[in-house]
Amino acid sequence: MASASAVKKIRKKKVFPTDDDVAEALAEYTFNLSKKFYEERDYFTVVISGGDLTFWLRKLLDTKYDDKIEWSKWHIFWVDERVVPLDDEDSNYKQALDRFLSHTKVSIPIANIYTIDQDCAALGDAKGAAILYEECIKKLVNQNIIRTYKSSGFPQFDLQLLGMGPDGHMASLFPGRYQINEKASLVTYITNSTTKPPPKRITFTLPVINCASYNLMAVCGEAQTDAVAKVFKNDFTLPSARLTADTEAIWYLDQAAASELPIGL
Ligand SMILES: O=C(O)[C@H](O)[C@@H](O)[C@H](O)[C@H](O)COP(=O)(O)O
Repeated sequence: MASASAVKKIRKKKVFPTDDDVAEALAEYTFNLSKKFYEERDYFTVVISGGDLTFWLRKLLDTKYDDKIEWSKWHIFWVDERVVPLDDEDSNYKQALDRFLSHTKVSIPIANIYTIDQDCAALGDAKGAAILYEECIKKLVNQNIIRTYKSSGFPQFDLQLLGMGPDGHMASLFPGRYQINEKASLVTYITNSTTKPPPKRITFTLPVINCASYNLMAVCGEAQTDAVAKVFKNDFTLPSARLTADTEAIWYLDQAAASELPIGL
C-alpha cells in the first residue's frame, strides 16, 4: 500500500455547490482527458463504477460536446460489477446502458464496451466472471490498447470514475473484507457483500485502481459526509482513503458531502 504521506500528497479535492455542479465538472474533466489520450495514442481507456455516476455521465450529452467527442476511440470498462444477468436492473452495465451508453449521441463501438462474461453473469458465477474479466484485460494489455504501469506489468487505465458508499467502500472493496488486501490479481470477487446488495460482485483490486493515470472520485450528498471526513483524516480502514493514482487522484464533492471536512484540508 502507498504510504500515508504518499496518499496525502496526491489526494486533491474540489468542492462544488451542488451535485449538478459536480456532474458538470466531472463531464468536463472526462472530456478533456479523453481528448488528451486519444490524440496521444488513438485510444482512451476509461473505467466507470455504478451508482449515481451513470446518471452524471449524461452531462457529456450536453450540446456543448456535440461533435467534439471521438466516441469510436473510447474503450470502456467497469471497476466493479454485480454478478447478475446483464439485462438485470441491478447490473452496472444495464444501468450505464439505459442511462448513458444507449443514447444516440454515444457511438462507442460495441466491441469497445467490456462487460463481464454474460454466461458467468447469468449463472451468478463470481469467480468465473473475475477470472474471465482479468483475462480480457490482460489480452488488451498485450494488444497495447491498455497501457502498463511502469515495469509492474499491471494495466494502467487512463481514467477511472469512482464513487464511494457511506461505509467508505469504493468499487466493491468493502471495509474489513479481505479483498482490499489482494495484491497479485487484477480482478477479485466477493459473494457475500452485506453493506451494499446485491451480494455477488467482481471488482478491480486496489493495485489496479491505484495504477490508473487519473482517478476521479465523485461523492455527493449527506449520506457520505461522515465517510468523506474520515477519508480526509486518513482513516485507512476505509478503502476509499487508500485511493491514489499515478498522475492525479482528485475528489469532486458537493457541499453536503464536504460539510464535515476538517478546516483547512
Ligand atoms: O456497484 C456498485 O455498487 C458501485 O460501483 C459502487 O461502488 C458505487 O460506486 C458506490 O456504492 C457509490 O454509489 P452511489 O454513487 O450510488 O452513492
